[in-house]
Amino acid sequence: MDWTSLIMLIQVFFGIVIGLYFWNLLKNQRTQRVSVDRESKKEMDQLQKLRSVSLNEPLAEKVRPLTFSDIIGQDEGVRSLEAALCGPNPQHVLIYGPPGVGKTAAARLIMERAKMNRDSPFKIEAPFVELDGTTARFDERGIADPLIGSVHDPIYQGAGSMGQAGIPQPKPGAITKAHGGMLFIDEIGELHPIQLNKLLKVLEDRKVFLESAYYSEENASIPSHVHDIFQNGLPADFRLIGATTRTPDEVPPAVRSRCLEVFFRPLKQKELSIVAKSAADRLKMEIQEEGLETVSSYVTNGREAVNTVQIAAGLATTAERESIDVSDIEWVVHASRLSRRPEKKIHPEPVVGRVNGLAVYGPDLGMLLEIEATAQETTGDGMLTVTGIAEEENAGNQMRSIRRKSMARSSVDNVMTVLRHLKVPVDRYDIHVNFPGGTPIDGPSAGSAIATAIYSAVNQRKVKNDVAITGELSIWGKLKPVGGVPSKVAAAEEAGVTEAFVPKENDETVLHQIQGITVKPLNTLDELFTNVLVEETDMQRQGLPITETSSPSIHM
Ligand SMILES: Nc1ncnc2c1ncn2[C@@H]1O[C@H](COP(=O)(O)OP(=O)(O)OP(=O)(O)O)[C@@H](O)[C@H]1O
Repeated sequence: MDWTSLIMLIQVFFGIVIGLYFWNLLKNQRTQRVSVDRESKKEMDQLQKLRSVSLNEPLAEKVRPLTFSDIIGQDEGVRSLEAALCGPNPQHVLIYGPPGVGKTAAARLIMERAKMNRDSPFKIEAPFVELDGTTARFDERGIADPLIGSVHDPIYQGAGSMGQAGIPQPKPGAITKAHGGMLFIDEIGELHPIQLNKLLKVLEDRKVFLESAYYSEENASIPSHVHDIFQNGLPADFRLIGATTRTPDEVPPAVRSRCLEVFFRPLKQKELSIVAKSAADRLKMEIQEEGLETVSSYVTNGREAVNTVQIAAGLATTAERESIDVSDIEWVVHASRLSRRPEKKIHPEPVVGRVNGLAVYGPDLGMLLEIEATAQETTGDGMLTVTGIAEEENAGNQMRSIRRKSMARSSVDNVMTVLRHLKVPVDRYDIHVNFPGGTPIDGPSAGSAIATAIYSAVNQRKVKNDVAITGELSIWGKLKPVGGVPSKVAAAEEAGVTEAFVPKENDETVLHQIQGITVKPLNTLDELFTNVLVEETDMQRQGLPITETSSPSIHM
C-alpha cells in the first residue's frame, strides 16, 4: 500500500467517525424533539381540558359596580377623579381611603369615562393596567421587576436563542404596558422605596432606561431593536392612579407632590344598607329591611357588606329559599366574628360637664368624641385628674422616635391656663376630665370641647346635647383651625348633632353642603360658650354665682 492510499484510508476512517458523530447528534436531537413534542402535546391536552371546565361567574364579580351610579356615597371622590383624569390634560392621582369603600371599583371605571371625552388624549385602544403594590416584588439584581421592567441576561437559564447568542433581552414592565393609558397601582404605599423612587423617575422622564452588564454598543450581534431600547429607553407615558389605605402623611412627599389627591370616605350605615341591598338584587335574592339593618350595623365597609350578603345568599340557596332571612345574616356575622359597630349617638338631654367633641382617626374617619368633666369645690389646692387617655405617647418616625407627654394631656393643661386667664376659678376645684370609651384623641383639636366641659362643670351650666365642637385653643382663648373637619362634621350629623361649631379659619363651603346639620364658624371661646351652654334660668343664676366675672372676656 502506497502513502496516498494510506492517507485516503485515514481520511475515509475519520470521515466515517465524524459522520457517525453528527448522525448520532442529529438522532439525539430528533429524539429530544420528539419527546419534547410528546410532552408538549400532553400539556396542551391538559390545558385544553382545564379550559373546558368553568364555574359560574364568581359572586364577587356579579356584584361589582358596573357604572359610577353603582358606587355609593363617593360622589365627591368620583367627581375629583373625573376632574383629574377625564379632561384634555389628565393628571396623576392618589386615592386615599379605608379598605373596601370603592377605590378600586372607581379606578376600574374611570378609563371608559375618560374615553367618552373627545378631547381626552386616551385613545380607544388605550390600555388600563393593574398592579398590586403588595405583590409587585422586585429583585435587586434587576432579574425581575413587574413594575419597572427588567433585563433577561444570557447568564440565566432559559434565555433562549438570544441568550445562547449572548444577547441581553429587555422585558417591559407594567409602566411600559400602560403606555398611552392608565396604570392603576393598588396599595401603592406598600411598594418598596426603591421601586417608588424608580417610578418617580419614570413619571418625570416618561420612559424607562434598563441596564445590563451584557449590553455593549459595539456588539454587532445584538439586534437593532435591543440597541434601540438600551440607547433610547422603553416608552412609559401613562397616567398613574395609586390607591392607598394609608394616610397622606404616611405617603412620601415626592409622590404626593406629583399627584392630585382624591379622598374616598368611610361609608355611613345607611349607605352600607344600600350597598347590601344592591348586592342582594344582583344575586336575585329578596332581603327585608330588618336584614339590611342587621348587615349595616355589623359591617364597616362596602366589601364586608357585599361579602356578608353573598354568604347569607348561599345559606338561603342551600335551604332552597329565594329570600335572605335575618337569621342567615345573624349566622354570618357571628361566624365571621364581626362585632356590632359602636353606635355613637348624642345623649338624650343636656347635662352639666358633658360635651360632644369631634375626633378623626385613620384616613378620614370622623367620630363623636364624648368628653366628661366634674368639678368639686375644695378648701385646699384644686387637683386635676385626667382619665381615658395615654399619659405619654410615642411620636416621630423610624429615624427619630420620641416619647412625650400625651397631646390630649397637654391640651387639658392648656385649657386650664386659658380658663384661669378668663378668671374661671378652676384652682378652687378638684377637676376630673374623662374621655370615656378609649377613643383615640388627636390632641389639640379637642381643646375647645375640653374647655367647654370644664367651664360647664365649674359653673354647673348644662351643655346642649345636640351640638358638637371642634377646634384647638390658643393660650389666649382663640379658636385655632384643625384638620379633618368635613369628616368630623359628617360623623356628628350621623350621631344626631344638629349644630357643629368649628374655628372660623376652618370655614369651607363643603361644610355647609353636609345635609342635616348647621355649621357655625366661631372665633373665640366666649362666643362658643354663649352658643353651646343652655340658657340659665333666673333661679339658677341666683343660686350659682360661680365665676368671678359674670361673662368671660377674652384678651388676645
Ligand atoms: N362605595 C361602594 N359602593 C358600592 N359597592 C362598593 C362600595 N365600596 C365597596 N363596594 C363593594 O366592595 C367591593 C370591593 O371594593 P373595592 O375593591 O373597590 O374597595 P377598595 O376601596 O379598593 O378596597 P381596598 O383598599 O381594600 O382595595 C366592590 O367590588 C363592591 O362590590
